[in-house]
Amino acid sequence: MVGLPARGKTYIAQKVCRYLQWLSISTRVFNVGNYRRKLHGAHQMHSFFDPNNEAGEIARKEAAAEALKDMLRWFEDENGTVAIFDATNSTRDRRSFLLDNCKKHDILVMFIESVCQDENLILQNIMEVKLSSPDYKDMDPEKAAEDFRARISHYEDAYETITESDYTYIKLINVGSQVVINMIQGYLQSRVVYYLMNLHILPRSIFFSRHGESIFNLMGKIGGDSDLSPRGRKYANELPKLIHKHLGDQPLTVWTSTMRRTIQTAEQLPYPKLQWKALDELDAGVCDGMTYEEIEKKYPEDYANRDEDKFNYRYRGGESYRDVVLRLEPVIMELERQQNILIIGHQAILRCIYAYFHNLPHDDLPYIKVPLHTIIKLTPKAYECTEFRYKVDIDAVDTHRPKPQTKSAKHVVNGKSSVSNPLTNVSS
Ligand SMILES: O=P(O)(O)OC[C@H]1O[C@@](CO)(OP(=O)(O)O)[C@@H](O)[C@@H]1O
Repeated sequence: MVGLPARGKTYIAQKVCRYLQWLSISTRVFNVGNYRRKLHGAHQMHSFFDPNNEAGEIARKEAAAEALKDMLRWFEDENGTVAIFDATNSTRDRRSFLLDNCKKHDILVMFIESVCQDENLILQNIMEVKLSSPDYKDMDPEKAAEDFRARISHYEDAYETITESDYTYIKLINVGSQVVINMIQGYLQSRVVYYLMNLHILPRSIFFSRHGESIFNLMGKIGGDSDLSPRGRKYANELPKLIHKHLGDQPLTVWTSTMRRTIQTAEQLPYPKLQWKALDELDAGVCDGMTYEEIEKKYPEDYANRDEDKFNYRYRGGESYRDVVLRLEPVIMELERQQNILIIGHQAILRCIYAYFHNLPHDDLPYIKVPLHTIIKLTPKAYECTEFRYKVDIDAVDTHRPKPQTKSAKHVVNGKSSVSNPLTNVSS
């Protein structure tokens, strides 16, 4: 990362990290600020960042060197693929130090610079993020803001925007309203560039709903392309009122799959609609149209394998959750570009998209609770997503199958053995 303080570098770093991890690319952020706090204490006032303060300069370089050492170790020992070095790296000197060290270890470097001239945005960032940082814990907010501005101005004194013509870089100016790219090479770098070009920070919400209960849901059958059950149709009729209640008169676009049950659920909604083939339910291959009991009887080995590693298990002639994540990548990219969206989807599909927004691990992803007849509203914030769930008072079957009990998941609470469910806290 490159840029003055309060330009959203950490926000960008974490978004890119989440996106790549979701795509199964091992990625980690190395935040030099954390190393500085660990080595030199949390409460450094602005004079520490003055380029004329020699001791401060040495201490900051030390923190960067320590973070770099850890980063190189991570590449080496843990087989890391993408490290995001989150610091200001705002001088040519610091950038060439990084580049030289990475080159020695055959690591390709892409600089991501965030330039922001919008004073209001910078101020908003200072108020929302910086004042709650450990640097300013227990400090009067006005004094803290003043100190932070002084810190920025020290950096401004030494700041050199990236112009090194032989470096690979992307420069995002005013949150992507202008983008400059230089020497981008290869698939991964272009994916990241494309992703960064699609980011925006306008307020918006993403609504998820599964289709109304289907005839197959009622029969306990998976897959297929059945119609809604009478209760499912009732849910579809209620949906316009409910969405309006939680969205008001704001614009909205509705995305469905190409399957009958999601299209029927969206029918009454008075918004523009788009059908995505990529949103079709996980393909259960030879098991399509069967109940879980039938699968267990006919394909006991497959059934056990799926329980063993549900994220990676691929149905014969069908898909795995891992496959689904990959086919949903364009949906995520488009979601990043859009404002209010309602996705009427399927159990497996919504789990994958939900996991992206909440940064949930792949092992937990296939067990996320996305019940029928429930609207989930996600509102992305700087470093998290807030979530509300609205359960609609129309009965439906429960299609969630809990994670099979394993020895390691068992623990003892108050002397009684219980099973930990890592997902109960995401289904409040
Ligand atoms: O991965 P699991 O937990 O089996 O959940 C996915 C299943 O959910 C179902 C319902 O059981 O989704 P849907 O309601 O959209 O039809 C199946 O079609 C699909 O195979």
